[in-house]
Amino acid sequence: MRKRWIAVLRTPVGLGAGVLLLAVLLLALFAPIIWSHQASAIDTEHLLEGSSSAHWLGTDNLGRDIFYRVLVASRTSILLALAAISIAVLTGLALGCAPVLLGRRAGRLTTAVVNIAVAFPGLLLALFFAVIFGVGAKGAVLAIGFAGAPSFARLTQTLVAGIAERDFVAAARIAGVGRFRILARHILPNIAEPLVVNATIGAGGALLAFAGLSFLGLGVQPPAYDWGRLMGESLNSIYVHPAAALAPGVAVVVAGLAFNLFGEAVAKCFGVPVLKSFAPVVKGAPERLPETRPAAAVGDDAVLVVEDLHVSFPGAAGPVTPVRGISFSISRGEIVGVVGESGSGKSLTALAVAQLIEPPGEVRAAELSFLGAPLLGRLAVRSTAAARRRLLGTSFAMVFQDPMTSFNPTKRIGTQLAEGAREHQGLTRRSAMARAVDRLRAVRIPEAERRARQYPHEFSGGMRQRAMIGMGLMGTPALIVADEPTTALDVTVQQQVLQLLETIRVEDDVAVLLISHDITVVAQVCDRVLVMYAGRIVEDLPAGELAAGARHPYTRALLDAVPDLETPLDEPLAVIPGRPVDPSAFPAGCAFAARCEFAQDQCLVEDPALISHGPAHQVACWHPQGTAATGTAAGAGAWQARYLGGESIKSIRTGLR
Ligand SMILES: Nc1ncnc2c1ncn2[C@@H]1O[C@H](COP(=O)(O)OP(=O)(O)OP(=O)(O)O)[C@@H](O)[C@H]1O
Repeated sequence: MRKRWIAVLRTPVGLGAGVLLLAVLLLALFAPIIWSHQASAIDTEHLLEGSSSAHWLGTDNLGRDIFYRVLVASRTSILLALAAISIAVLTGLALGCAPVLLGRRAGRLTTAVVNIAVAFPGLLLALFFAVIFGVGAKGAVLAIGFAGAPSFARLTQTLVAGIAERDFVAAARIAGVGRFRILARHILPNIAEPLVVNATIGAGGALLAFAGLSFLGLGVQPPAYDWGRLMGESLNSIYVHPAAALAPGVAVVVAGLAFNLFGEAVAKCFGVPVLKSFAPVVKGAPERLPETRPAAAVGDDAVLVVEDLHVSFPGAAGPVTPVRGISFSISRGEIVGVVGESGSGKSLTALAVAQLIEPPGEVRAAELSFLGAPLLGRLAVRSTAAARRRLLGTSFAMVFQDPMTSFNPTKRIGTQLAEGAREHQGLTRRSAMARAVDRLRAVRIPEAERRARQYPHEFSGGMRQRAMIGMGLMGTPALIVADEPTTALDVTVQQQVLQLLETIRVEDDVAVLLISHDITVVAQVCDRVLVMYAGRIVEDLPAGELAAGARHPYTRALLDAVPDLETPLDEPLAVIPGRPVDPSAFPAGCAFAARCEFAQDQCLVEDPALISHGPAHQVACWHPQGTAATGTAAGAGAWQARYLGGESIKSIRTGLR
């Protein structure tokens, strides 16, 4: 942080504006103390005089020295501008954070109000409020403050939306941390910097606006005076006595520039974001019939039961449904892998299970229950909602893909681990911290006590990922959902994280839902594999059967596309031809048909259901491979041979991710 401030002062603009701003603030502080007597001394013998050695900028209609009055007016002008900008920032902050605090409907209403208010020119709003709050300094401060609030509200909304999507906020929500606490501890510290910088820039604008209102007679009233008031008083004699009117104007410009330029220089060096419009909504797609399948074998030890899960988002041409009716269950101590190309709906499935799909996204399911408790549906009783939060906070853990964004960068690792335990287990700060250290030890973080006091950036990627798993172990988790937990890690660290998950599963009988685009990772550590394509499960089989027993052409294509040490280096790598389907335009029939070698007419018109093809093995395909009718699994290797000679060959990484 210190380094960045030094960097600001190293730039010519930053240094110049910094010095200027300091001078303006010192002037505001000391000028009334030193020169108020000279500024208010009436001299009837020298009324409305021009510049002279005694009065550098001349005198006003009571013979008072204009130069001293301009100096003394600095305090009122700057204090009132700072008061106005404070009101603007605080009101904007309250409005901008409303969507996080008030929930969907009230949040939308606030956003609509802010959007309408932003559309009005600031000056018009200021004049409107000035009339409402009345003539005088207080009214003008309120008017300028409220007129500036919409743009700060919009800025806050944008910043909050950016932070609220980060993994560490999701982690806090999964840990059951309340909305106010998430806002205070995780969101506000991360948006404070851009807000302060923008407030500094805004102070320049407020100064100008205040001078304008005082000039019009709506701001500071006599005998008090600020720069705007001095300009107004000198206006009548501007042709005979221009310095008296210009001097307060120049003061406004110089002080405004000092705030603006300094804010800009800081913004540039700190990389503070500028206002962006919200991302456009994805194109819509027609709603499709839900896929049905026999419910997964649900035993008494089922930790998670998902039945006919849909996730949809509003689109321009109707709702888009990237997850279309998937069903599965996970038992205690079971590791279930989910594989599929990018966009197949793996992450959305995990997010839906973790209750992290935000409106306007919508989650529907015939059943979505965790440890027997339903996760969907409105809860009328407050205590039931709290119980659900507590259940998720203590028994559910999520590990995200990017260990860099999984933790709040402004908080120590130990504090972040302890947060959920204090909230749900009622632990004191000290015992929550002791448990955090113990959990860090459990996930093999060396020198756990010292490490708990460190910030996320002081951890390596692998350590952060293990600490994230440690956070899940603060309670007594029954399920860990790991969304591509090793994608951002190198192979050695990847192995350590997978081993850790396996150890936790064995020792604590924890179920794991492991999402990965890497079918080899899944085959290595999972008991069962769900293969997803275009928002559906197309094959559900024991991991041990993957290599020889996979029947869906898509699963086989994924397997064939994995290079091994025997893959000829002088030949192009195998890829799955074509592209994954756009969720806004799922075709009729089997979604994989266009890329499938075995597709026939029926595949193009009828969508196959996921049906049993042996014990614990289900396939959604009209022509599953490895049966008598379609040839053996080895026959699918011919498919690879065919495409190895194909034209549009891409790397396996781009094909699968
Ligand atoms: N908030 C959203 N609004 C609209 N569409 C979305 C949203 N989030 C995801 N999608 C779409 O849903 C589809 C599935 O996304 P998802 O993130 O689940 O894919 P994935 O299989 O996890 O892929 P990856 O491996 O790249 O993470 C994608 O086409 C994606 O564009």
